[in-house]
Amino acid sequence: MNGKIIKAQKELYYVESGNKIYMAKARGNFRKKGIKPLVGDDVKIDIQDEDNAYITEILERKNTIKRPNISNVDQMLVFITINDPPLNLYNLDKYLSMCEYEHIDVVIVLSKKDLATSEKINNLTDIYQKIGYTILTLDNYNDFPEDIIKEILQGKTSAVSGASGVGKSTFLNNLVENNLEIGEISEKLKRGKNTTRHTEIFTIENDTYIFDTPGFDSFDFDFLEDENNLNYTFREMADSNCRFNNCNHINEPDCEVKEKLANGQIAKSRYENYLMIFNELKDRRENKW
Ligand SMILES: Nc1nc2c(ncn2[C@@H]2O[C@H](COP(=O)(O)OP(=O)(O)OP(=O)(O)O)[C@@H](O)[C@H]2O)c(=O)[nH]1
Ligand SMILES: [Zn+2]
Repeated sequence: MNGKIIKAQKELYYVESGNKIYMAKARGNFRKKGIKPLVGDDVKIDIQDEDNAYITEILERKNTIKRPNISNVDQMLVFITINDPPLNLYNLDKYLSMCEYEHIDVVIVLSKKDLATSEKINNLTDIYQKIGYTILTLDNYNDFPEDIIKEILQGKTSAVSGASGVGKSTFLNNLVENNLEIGEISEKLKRGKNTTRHTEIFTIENDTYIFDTPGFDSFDFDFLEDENNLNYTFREMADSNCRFNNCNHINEPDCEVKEKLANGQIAKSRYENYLMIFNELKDRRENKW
């Protein structure tokens, strides 16, 4: 039988399979290779009885994230606010770059819209929609667009990320406790909830999952080692017609990115953050820290 690990407690894994949950231990030969099952893993299990099973195989992972250590994230909901906490576009652009690199779809969630002027919201929305990102604007208390959220989550495994205080937990509570009808399975898990923090996935409906633990609040950029690959992770620069096809868009002649920057087609903030990350990566590579 195939299943998905939806919760881990030490060496015990909760595996959802065919609308049931099994408590499973690892027994496959992946253990000899030092591979540990992760929440999010799709696995093969050997069912022992109504409640118990063994994990015999971990199916190939689409990706893994380190903090928290989870796998198979299709989509990241990247939370930001304009005020409280103040917007940090550098962090946002870094997240976005990382998600491009890991092939994780992104939805930018602009939360606490009640605390921002519509002018600021529109300016921001403009920059990111223009380069193809979906931005969802919400107020967790007074404007929680359930149907749109459900549509965004449909059929995918999502995770949330963003700085402390941007409203991630409130959002997840809204989803899991009040609004969306959640499956029986999540209900069953909730009853067993204790105070220790462990990563869990909630089943919203068939094939629709969301991790309850925020991903990488403060990650470093150890996944991208060569600054010369950064240009591929900024959407508006990725397919440029520069004179050199490995153009980094910094000092090269006949650079389309710099032309677009000059005539306002590429946002100044995006380009500046690109440069900052580029220099950081270069520094790191040259000084090997
Ligand atoms: N005005 C307003 N306040 C909100 C909104 N969403 C959350 N808050 C408040 O903002 C504070 C932080 O919200 P959390 O949901 O705990 O934020 P978080 O991102 O989970 O923070 P960490 O757990 O530190 O990562 C709380 O006091 C919430 O009540 C919103 O849409 N509008
Ligand atoms: Zn260029």
